[in-house]
Parts: sequence; structure tokens; C-alpha cells
Amino acid sequence: MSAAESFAAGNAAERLGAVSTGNALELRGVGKMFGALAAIEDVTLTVRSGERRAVLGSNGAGKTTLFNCITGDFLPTTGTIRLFGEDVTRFPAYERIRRGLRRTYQISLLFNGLTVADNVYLACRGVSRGRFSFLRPRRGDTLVARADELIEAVHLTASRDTAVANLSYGQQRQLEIALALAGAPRVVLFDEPAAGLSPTERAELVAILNGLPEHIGYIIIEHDMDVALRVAERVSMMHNGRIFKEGTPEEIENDPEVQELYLGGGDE
Ligand SMILES: Nc1ncnc2c1ncn2[C@@H]1O[C@H](COP(=O)(O)OP(=O)(O)OP(=O)(O)O)[C@@H](O)[C@H]1O
Repeated sequence: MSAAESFAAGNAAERLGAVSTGNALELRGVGKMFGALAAIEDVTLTVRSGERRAVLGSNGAGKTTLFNCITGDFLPTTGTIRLFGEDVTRFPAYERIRRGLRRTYQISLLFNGLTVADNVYLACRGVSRGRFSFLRPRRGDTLVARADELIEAVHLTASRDTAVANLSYGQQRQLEIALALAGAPRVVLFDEPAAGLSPTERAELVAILNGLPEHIGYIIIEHDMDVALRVAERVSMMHNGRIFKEGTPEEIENDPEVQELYLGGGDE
């Protein structure tokens, strides 16, 4: 069974039909210039609420720039971005976070000297109302319980009290996913979560992503096509700053143009 078929076997369309209410993201004609260089150009993209989308493309295709425009790390040069129906094109990043948008980064943002539990607790605290309180976490604290749920969701319960510095690289990446899930995310942007993982760790990542609560949609940038096609319901292909093709994992996997660009040395 191909990667695409195995995802389809999980009945993606049925799941999406049950959880989707409107659009999580709508990008219209989004472009970003760096001087004379168009990092992305005329990107139009709609991601339904609860949908799981992969964005694939060769190095320099514009994937990270696209993420940065969606999160508010970059202001787009042209176009509009709507988040759950609201025009957020000029909103700062924290306003988008308040509306349920989260992201992970390619670089690690973990506290190495703290345990898994402390890292996740702090992330939950950071997006909660009482975030400026100096009280220590106590047993029965709802945020501690929430942190433990997130730790379980990323398969790290056995390492709950381990310091980050003593985790394997793959476990650190799993922990980053837990941090992105703190608060009440409705759409999460995963920036190459499989980068640097072993085959076993990749399989674990696929299981974690496919096991996330149904109402949480995501967009995943991934170089590993096998991972991307197992965790996405739709795939958008980028090349030279533009989206040139969209389809189901099966359609993308069997597309001759994609095969030519992706498998036939399409990197610039
Ligand atoms: N801050 C920046 N200043 C100038 N140019 C940039 C900046 N960020 C990205 N670029 C350029 O924009 C283009 C798109 O880069 P981007 O990082 O978005 O691609 P990518 O698809 O994420 O690549 P990769 O897979 O290598 O991470 C590249 O030509 C890159 O050099």
C-alpha cells in the first residue's frame, strides 16, 4: 500500500466532513518581496477548518516565507490573509495566536535545563490568563493536568520528568509539538517536523500527528514526501514562490510533473 493509500484508508474525507466548519485560512494573492527577490508570489490558498494540509517544494520554493506571512512574522507585500474568516493581514503575531494559530520552528526553542513536564507547563501557562502569577504549579492545578494530556499526546509520558538535555533528538522534536499545542490551537503550522529524524522516529511522528484531536487542523511543511503524504488530506506543491499544483496525496504522488520536479532533480 502506498503512503497516500494508507492515509486514505483512515477515511480522511469522512473525518474532515465531520469536523470542518468553514475555512481556517484563506490567502488571496499573497506575495512577499525581499528587495528585488519575490520569495512568494500570488499565493492563493484555502485550508478548511480541521483540515490537514501538506506544503511541499524544493529548497528555496518559499514554504517558510509562506508560514512567516501566515503567522505574522513577516508582513506580506501584496494580498490578504484571513484566519477563521477574519482579515488578519496586518495583525501582529500575538493577535493571531489569540485566535488559535500556532507554529513550530526549524530551530529548537526548548528550555534545556528543565524537564519535559516543566517545559509543557510553562507553555500552557504562557497562553493562559494567569500567566504573570509567580505561584508554583501544584497538584490538581488544571494547567498541570492539561500539560500531562499534551505530554501523552506526543508519546512522552515515560519521559515526563526527564530534563530536555537528556532527551533524544527525536523526543525533543516531539516535545516541540506539545508546546505548539498549548492553549487552544485550532490550526498549527509544523515547519519540517521530520527533519533529522530516524526512520523509527518518523513513524512515531506520523502516529502522533494522525492521533491529534480532530478539531485541530494543520499545515505541514515537509521535505520527506513519505511522511507528508501519510499525515495530510490535501497537498499543495510550491515551486519558485508559487503554488503550482494541489490535490489529494494520491493525485500528487502519481502526478508526472511533481515526479519530474521532486524526483528528477528539481532543486534550484
Ligand atoms: N529574510 C530573508 N531575506 C532575504 N531573502 C530571503 C529571506 N527569507 C527567505 N529569503 C529567500 O526567499 C526564497 C524563499 O525562501 P524560503 O526559506 O521561504 O524557502 P523554503 O521553501 O522554506 O526553503 P527550505 O526548504 O530550504 O527551507 C529563497 O530564495 C530565500 O533565499
